[in-house]
Amino acid sequence: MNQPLLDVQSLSVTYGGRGRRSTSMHALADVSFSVERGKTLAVVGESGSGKSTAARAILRLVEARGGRVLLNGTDILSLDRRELRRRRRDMQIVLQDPYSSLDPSSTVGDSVAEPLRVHRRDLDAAGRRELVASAFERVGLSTHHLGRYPYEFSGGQRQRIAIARAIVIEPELVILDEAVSALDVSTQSQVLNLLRDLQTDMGMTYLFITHDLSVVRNLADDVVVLRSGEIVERGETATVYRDPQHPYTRTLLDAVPLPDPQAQRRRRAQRRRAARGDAGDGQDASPVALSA
Ligand SMILES: Nc1ncnc2c1ncn2[C@@H]1O[C@H](COP(=O)(O)OP(=O)(O)OP(=O)(O)O)[C@@H](O)[C@H]1O
Repeated sequence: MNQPLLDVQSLSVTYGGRGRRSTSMHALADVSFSVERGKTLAVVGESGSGKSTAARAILRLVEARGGRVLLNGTDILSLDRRELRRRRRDMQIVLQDPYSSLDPSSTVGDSVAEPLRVHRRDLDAAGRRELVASAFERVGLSTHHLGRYPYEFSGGQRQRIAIARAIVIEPELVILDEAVSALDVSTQSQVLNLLRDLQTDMGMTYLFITHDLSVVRNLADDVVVLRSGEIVERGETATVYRDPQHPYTRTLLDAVPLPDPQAQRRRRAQRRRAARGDAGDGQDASPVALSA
């Protein structure tokens, strides 16, 4: 088997607990998962389940209490500051709110050029301009807009700009932390299509963090389900959708609204039959349509 690009082993993170009176909180407990190059792993769970903590620990934005984070075989958690700065280039993150990554007082062209200024010191201004323009085109935006400011764009366009900023240095791994959660359904599907195209064209590897199982159905190869900092279920996306094993996963799936109430009823009946181990008449063996 190929070595995974990202291999997270027994990752644990505890918040607090330093002072004599403060209590500690285990945000992640012994969490392990891996992603192969060019694939997408979805990490799903409700708010507070530890998804963002996992992302922050992988990027070393919070300190892990234990575990290993192997990127291409190198343990990110054991790197010294200098090595870490160098390896940060290989891991980029796109957040739910692009305002957090786009400086409102900088033009979007300057914001997208920022990672190049930090990590590609070999480039001159013309070289940077060329790569920024190409990243802009890749995400479907006109290069005429490079001199504009974030407030001049819609939410979907801002998210495209944040994606351009993440991919401009061609990282090995892109972490998408609720990256489409703030968008309306049709913009969401456009951005998901864009992510899929970028993966096909550039061989991108994604760690896709979301509370909403419906958005990863057609994008993720595999899913891990986090609850209170622990993995309760994992598997190929289609299998988890068709036949979730853990009651928590079933609850998450049932929370995904279906446009058609009849389909919603059929889905509940299907889950009840699956829970009883009843294969039914075979008509329900196919995955239910969870996304619009
Ligand atoms: N800096 C922090 N200090 C203390 N506790 C924290 C901190 N950050 C997160 N937590 C706690 O850790 C747990 C996991 O939080 P985390 O943000 O990772 O969850 P999440 O699944 O990403 O949820 P959300 O989508 O709402 O951000 C929660 O109980 C949260 O309150």
